[in-house]
Amino acid sequence: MHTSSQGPIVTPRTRIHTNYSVPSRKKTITDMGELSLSDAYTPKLVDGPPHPGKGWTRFVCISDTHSNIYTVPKGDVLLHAGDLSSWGSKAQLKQTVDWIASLEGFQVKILVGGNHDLCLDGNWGTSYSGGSGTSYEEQEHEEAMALITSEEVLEKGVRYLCHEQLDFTTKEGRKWVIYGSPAAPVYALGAFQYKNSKEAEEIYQCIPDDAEILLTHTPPHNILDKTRKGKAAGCQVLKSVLDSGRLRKLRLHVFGHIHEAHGAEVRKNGTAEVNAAVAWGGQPIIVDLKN
Ligand SMILES: Nc1nc2c(ncn2[C@@H]2O[C@H](COP(=O)(O)O)[C@@H](O)[C@H]2O)c(=O)[nH]1
Ligand SMILES: [Mn+2]
Ligand SMILES: [Mn+2]
Repeated sequence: MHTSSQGPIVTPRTRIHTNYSVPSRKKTITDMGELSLSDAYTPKLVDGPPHPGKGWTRFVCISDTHSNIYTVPKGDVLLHAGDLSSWGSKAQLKQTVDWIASLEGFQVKILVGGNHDLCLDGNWGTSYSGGSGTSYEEQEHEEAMALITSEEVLEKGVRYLCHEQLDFTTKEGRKWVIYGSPAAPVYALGAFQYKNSKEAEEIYQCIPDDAEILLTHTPPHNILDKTRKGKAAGCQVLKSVLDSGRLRKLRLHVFGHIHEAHGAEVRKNGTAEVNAAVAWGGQPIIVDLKN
């Protein structure tokens, strides 16, 4: 396994930058109107370490932005592993979607939800309120779906995945197969959570055998999933799927959720595992994959 606390992780087909000299300041844009930094600061796109050039695709990975906006490095593909909003209202989601849509230069920007993104989970109102979701929640869900899949947002390259596959082709003609899921093991109340292994198996068996990139909200068990108290909070079923050898083409797995476990490592089989949570000070993680 290759890990790094300082410089890039380098293997023949993968280069990962977790620490690089770019400011990673955020601007809080919650609907409370609070600004954690000066109003004059405008989050922007910045140059990261040099792009490896032709024949490589640069993925910029973020997660757990929770209705804040961040400075991010330029790249070919943006991946966001969920917890888009602070607490799941459509207004909070819109702030994040507008920000992601505004980021120029990415050929595609792929998002999944997370346990905070209540308005994206059509079952949330019914799952946790005795089987009778309120009409308010149903309306929020419909409006949130309309927002995140609108023509305007699609035109800006935003693609929202909810237990689904997307095949996309870069300008260089490299087709990548990605699968995205917002799910995570149950912990307190939240969206897209499963209660047991059976539910988890039903979810993760849908990952296609030929997936090259996997975007999940939860980490796999024992990989970049340690809480501050030292608990390995990642999903055991997801880890079993990764260990099974079924996903033999998998090059990159991006997740977040456990904010304190930000970082990256490359497994013996070559798969890059990336916890891209930026909520508690982690930088966006840059992953360059040879085509
Ligand atoms: N022991 C566990 N801690 C968890 C789990 N899921 C989340 N967390 C902790 O909460 C924060 C924030 O997560 P969020 O989803 O509310 O943004 C995370 O960094 C952990 O410290 C869990 O399953 N077990
Ligand atoms: Mn989070
Ligand atoms: Mn989460």
